[in-house]
Amino acid sequence: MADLLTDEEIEGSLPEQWEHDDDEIVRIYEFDGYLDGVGFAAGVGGIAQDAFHHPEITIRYQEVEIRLTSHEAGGITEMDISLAERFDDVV
Ligand SMILES: C[C@H](O)[C@H](O)[C@H]1CNC2=NC(N)=NC(=O)C2=N1
Repeated sequence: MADLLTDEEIEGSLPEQWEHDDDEIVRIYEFDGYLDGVGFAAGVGGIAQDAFHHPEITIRYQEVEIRLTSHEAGGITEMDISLAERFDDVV
């Protein structure tokens, strides 16, 4: 099982525009249109399935909220940070 990151490790490795929220990392991506967000969410889903590590995705009008945590480890691991960086490449 992956090791949990300390708060200091999280703060030191969190990509730009991501925030640390308790046992999750979160980012809200903004889009011009609803379907732009839907398309982004589909791309995120494909990356997540390939990695078999799944975020919570909330699609709203003109924004998509992504929350990552490692359920089995009970907190934030390197996998969460790595996926956050990969999701940022989708936009
Ligand atoms: C059995 C377990 O659900 C799987 O190994 C995967 C599925 N997707 C997952 N996604 C996330 N975010 N955390 C996990 O621990 C996780 N585990």
